[in-house]
Amino acid sequence: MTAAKIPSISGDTGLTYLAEGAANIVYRFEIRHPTPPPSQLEEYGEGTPPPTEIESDFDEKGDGFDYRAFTPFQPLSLSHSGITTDVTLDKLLRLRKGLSTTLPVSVTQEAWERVIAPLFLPTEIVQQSLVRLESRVIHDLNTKLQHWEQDPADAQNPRPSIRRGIYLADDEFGLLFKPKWLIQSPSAPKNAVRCRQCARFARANAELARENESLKKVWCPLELSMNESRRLAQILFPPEERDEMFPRFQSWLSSNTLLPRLRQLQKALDPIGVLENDKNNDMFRAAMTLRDCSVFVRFPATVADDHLIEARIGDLDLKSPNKAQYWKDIENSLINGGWYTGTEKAEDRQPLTCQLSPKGEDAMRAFLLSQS
Ligand SMILES: O=P(O)(O)O[C@@H]1[C@@H](OP(=O)(O)O)[C@H](OP(=O)(O)O)[C@H](O)[C@H](OP(=O)(O)O)[C@H]1OP(=O)(O)O
Ligand SMILES: Nc1ncnc2c1ncn2[C@@H]1O[C@H](COP(=O)(O)OP(=O)(O)OP(=O)(O)O)[C@@H](O)[C@H]1O
Repeated sequence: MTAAKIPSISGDTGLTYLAEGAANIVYRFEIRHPTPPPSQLEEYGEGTPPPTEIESDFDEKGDGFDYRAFTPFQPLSLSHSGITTDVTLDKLLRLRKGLSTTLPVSVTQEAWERVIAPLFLPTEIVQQSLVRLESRVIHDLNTKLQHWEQDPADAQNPRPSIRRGIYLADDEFGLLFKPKWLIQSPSAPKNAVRCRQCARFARANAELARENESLKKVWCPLELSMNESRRLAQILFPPEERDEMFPRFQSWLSSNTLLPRLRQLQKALDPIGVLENDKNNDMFRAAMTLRDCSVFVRFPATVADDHLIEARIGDLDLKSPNKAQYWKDIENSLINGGWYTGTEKAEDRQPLTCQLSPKGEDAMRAFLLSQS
């Protein structure tokens, strides 16, 4: 997109913190009529830094504007509030954090358009484009974040969880989850009894157990390939919604084409694995992006309209090459710590609940764990 076509957001545009992940903070435009509350969030994931500073991607031409990716799934029914801006307000604003593992948005947007978007139909992914921000927008938002950190009681919104968000208008139900690694890591041991994500869960839970903290609820991404949604659904839906939403989610899962496409791409784009692959290979980094993307599912108000369910993939910024060492370190620790093979140290032992785990062995493990 040329600079002339990039819409701009002026300094007096009202922006409200909605949610954040490890690399980005998402804002919505302020509107007159209240929208549903933002994500009910439990805690940051281990890789998510606090909302300290947003990076300023100053335009080299020095025209006083920042260039920003401008996302979204259009999850909110926004009515126009007369804000001074020339962007459509049924969008969200996604700003990157100032981390060595994030790239300038002009770079990620170019990579998104060149590498990621051509892999999907336009209706399969959250559309995003650049906007220009007056430079004081970032300054003002960083000041607000600093105040929030200093005085959390001032916070209007709870802190984010990246697993589930209520982000739809009242009459619809929205779901957000990360499908993670839908097939086994190519560099996992051949005798693995856990997939990459289950190995990651097991390692994380062993650490939490050592610190006497509550464990993460686990589910296996390979279950999605088998159209088995129960464990994931239990995490995603609160108890009062389960009776209605389980069958609807299951039905969507059995018929959707998005996850099979994601799985196929994860496989095709990285047949080698993180230990050997070249960090400068765009396809490899696209595979890593697709192993950490989010899926948004928008359910209509009633089951009768479920043929209108909309599902899109978002968070598709091409990963930075600076993450390559992290990927190798994690993979080596999963291999060497016995997390893939279920041979972790006895004191760290975790249940074997992966689709790759031998049936029956989990019950034996549970028994042994209860005796230890
Ligand atoms: O390594 P993983 O699989 O744990 O994934 C990381 C995510 O952890 P998760 O297991 O989804 O909670 C992690 O998410 P959280 O910090 O846990 O919210 C990030 O998404 C991280 O990517 P980046 O640093 O933002 O580029 C993710 O890193 P990569 O996808 O680059 O590996
Ligand atoms: N299109 C959207 N509609 C609704 N909510 C959204 C949308 N995009 C992002 N969010 C919310 O903002 C949060 C952070 O966004 P995003 O996943 O893009 O950040 P990230 O830093 O790239 O994440 P990660 O931790 O996976 O790297 C999401 O978990 C979700 O709650």
